[in-house]
Order: sequence, then structure tokens, then C-alpha cells
Amino acid sequence: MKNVDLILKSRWLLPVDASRSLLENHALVIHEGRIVDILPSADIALHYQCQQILDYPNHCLMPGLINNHTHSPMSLFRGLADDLPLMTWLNEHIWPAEAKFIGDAFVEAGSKLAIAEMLRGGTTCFNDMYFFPEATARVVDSSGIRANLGMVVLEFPTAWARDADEYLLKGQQLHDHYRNHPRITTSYAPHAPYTVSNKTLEAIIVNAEEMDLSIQMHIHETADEIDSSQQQFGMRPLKRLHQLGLLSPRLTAVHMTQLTEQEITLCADTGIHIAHCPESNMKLASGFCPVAQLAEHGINITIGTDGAASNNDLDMFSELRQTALLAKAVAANPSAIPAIEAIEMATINAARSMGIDNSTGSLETGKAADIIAVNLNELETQPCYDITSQLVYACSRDKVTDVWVAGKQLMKQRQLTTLDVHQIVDDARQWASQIR
Ligand SMILES: CSC[C@H]1O[C@@H](n2cnc3c(O)ncnc32)[C@H](O)[C@@H]1O
Ligand SMILES: [Zn+2]
Repeated sequence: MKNVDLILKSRWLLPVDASRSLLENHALVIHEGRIVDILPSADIALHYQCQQILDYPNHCLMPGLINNHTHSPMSLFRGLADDLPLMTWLNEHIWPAEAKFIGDAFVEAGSKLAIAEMLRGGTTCFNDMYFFPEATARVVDSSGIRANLGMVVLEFPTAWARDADEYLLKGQQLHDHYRNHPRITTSYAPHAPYTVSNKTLEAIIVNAEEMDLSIQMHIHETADEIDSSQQQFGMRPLKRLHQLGLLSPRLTAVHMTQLTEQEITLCADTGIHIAHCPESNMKLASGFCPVAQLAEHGINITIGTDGAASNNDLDMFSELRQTALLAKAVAANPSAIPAIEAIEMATINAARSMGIDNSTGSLETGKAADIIAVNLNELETQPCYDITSQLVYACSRDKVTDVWVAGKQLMKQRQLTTLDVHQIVDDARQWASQIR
């Protein structure tokens, strides 16, 4: 008989493992932050002693969702500039606002707002890209969420760094500081092909190889990006990046709404990952990522919200549904991207793209206990013929009742345990009064 920290019993358990199985009346056994066993609930007493056995008779337990592309502090710019194309939105609204307001305090307040929203919506890990990541890292550390923080690089000066060399240096410092943190990893985050030079990209490729880090970058987001690359470099961005040696399994290409057949084959051959951001792409009318075609080529597809300034929320349940629906519409095929595939994109595929699939992304023995409990007993999800169908096509984020990361409960019956929601809302309002 083994003594363990926590046992979660539930009506349904969706591990999101290779078998794509759904377990009924099973339990997750958790010790020292990790899943140590998954077994029928009826067998618990045969094997384990535990002070804390929680029962979820109406719930599905599943891996926490992973938001594979966001800019968490931009939550403070939510709704500041709507209904615009990307470059007008950036050049005339967002970059001027960032030039005025970003700093350590802004990033800390924005990160808290974002992390509280993500946890309440069942997101247990996010892949971030923003200035002053050390402020985001402090909030990740204290809130208990998991994150991969981008070491941002671009060529123009901001309050955080003067030039590419300083961005690289600050990124290195962030990486060194958090290299042994149990929930924080870092990756290179060159902003986009139109803001980063060949020389800087070459340095990033060498560093990422030496340090064994992943790379995330906005790529092929709009038709304008392709046109300006044709003018400046005489070729499309993907070809330029391929010539530089950037296309490899280290790279997560964010957006990818403009792709030829040849480019899709190139993505598959080079083993890059793609972060699909359906709501941001639709809101900015950037284009449509050909998700069904990418999946047919075996490309690892993941899902992100992008920042709340272009979405305008950080709701991964909503992105799950948009991913499954939009893929069908774009491919004119209702069988494209069934519900379980969308769930895989928002969990195990994202973990794989960040190189953390050994420790999270599915509920399997040995992995961290990053778990959400979703109540499927309410009116909106009745009747319950098919659990994955309910989760993707009918469920909303407010049905997530409880959240654990590394075995620590961060939301209990919809109450956050590590973040003060009232304080976060007050701070956001204070910032808004200055920004407006
Ligand atoms: C390098 S830190 C992030 C940088 O990116 C800007 N940004 C936010 N959303 C997008 C997007 O969809 N495409 C390109 N750039 C974006 C953000 O404002 C920061 O300046
Ligand atoms: Zn983005």
C-alpha cells in the first residue's frame, strides 16, 4: 500500500495519449506533482492510501490546454484598436502605445491579467512572446502556471532593448536565470521576417543549436508580408528563412495563412511546427491557415490565441471550436479535423513543439499533473453521447471548474488560489485610465 498526495476520481478521463482512448470511472494518482498511476476508481483502495481523494462524478478530467502563441501583457491593450488590418493596427496603434507604456510594471500587470484569464479558461501552459519577459516570469513563478517565455529579438529599439545585440543579451540573461526552473522554459522569439535581419537570424540559429532551444516566429501572417518580402529580398519569406537554415524541428511558425502547395511540402520535409491562431487571423482578416492540408502532410499543428489585443480574449475552448470549424469550411470537407485532433493540437502537439512533451501535454504516468476538470453535467452539454464532441463543439471555458499545474490546485470550484482577481481588475482599470 503506497501513500500518495492526491487522487482525482472522475466520471470521464481523456488522457490524450497515443491510444486516443476515453476512460470511464477512472482515477489519477498524483504524488510530488506527477501522475504516478491511472487506474479504475474501484481499485484505488487496493493500492493506495491518500488523505485527499477528490471525486468528480459529473466531470471529464483532461490535460490542461496549452496556448501555443500569445503576448500575455498585451491584455492591457484589449479593445484599444479593433477592426483593422495587421500593419495599420501595429504601425498606427499598437507600436505607438507600446512605445509609451511598456515597462516592468506594465508587463507585470498585463501578465497577471492574462494568466488569471487563462487559468480560469483551463489553460495550464502558454508560449509567450513579449518585452520585459522577466516580469512575466515572476508572475508565472508566483501564480503556479507553466510557460515557455520567448527571448524576443527585433531590430528596432524599445524600452526593453536598443538593438538586436541587446535583445540577444537580455534573452540570454533570462535563459540563464530560469534554466533550472521546474515550470519555466525559454525559447528564441525573433518577431517576424520583416523586423529581423539575416545577420540576426543567423546568430539565433547558431545559438539555438548550441543551447538546444526552440524558436518561435510570426511567419506568412498576411499577403502584405509576402509582397514586401518579394520587393525587399526578391523572394517569399519562407524561402528566405529556408536559405538561412531556420526551417527545422526547432521552429514553430506562427500564423502561416499564406502557403503554396510547394511551401506546405517544404514545411513537412523540414519538420517545422505550426501555431494556428484562428481568431486573430479572422479578426485582422489576415487569411486562412490551410489546417486540413497541413494535417494531411503530417505537420505538427498547434493552437494559439495570439495577444488579447488582436483576439480579444485568451479563450482556448473557443479556439478549439474555431479550429475544428474553420478547417472544415476552408477545406470544404466536414470530416476535416475531428474534435479529438483539435484537442491534440491544444495539448500534446503544443508540448511537442516546445520540447516539453516528456513532462506535459497528456495525462500519462511520469508526466506532471497539469490537469483540468470540465463539468459536462450542465444543460449546455446535454445529452452526452460523445465527450470529445461536447468538449470541442458545445463546451465553453466557464465549464472548467478546477485546475492543477504540477499537482498544485490553482483553481478550486472556479476560485483562483494564487491570484487576487479583484486586485488584478483594479490594476487593469488603472492602466486603462492612463492608456486611454
Ligand atoms: C516581439 S514582442 C511582440 C511584438 O509583436 C507584436 N504583435 C502582436 N501580435 C502580433 C501579430 O499578430 N503579428 C505581428 N506582430 C504582433 C506586439 O505588438 C509586439 O510588438
Ligand atoms: Zn503574435
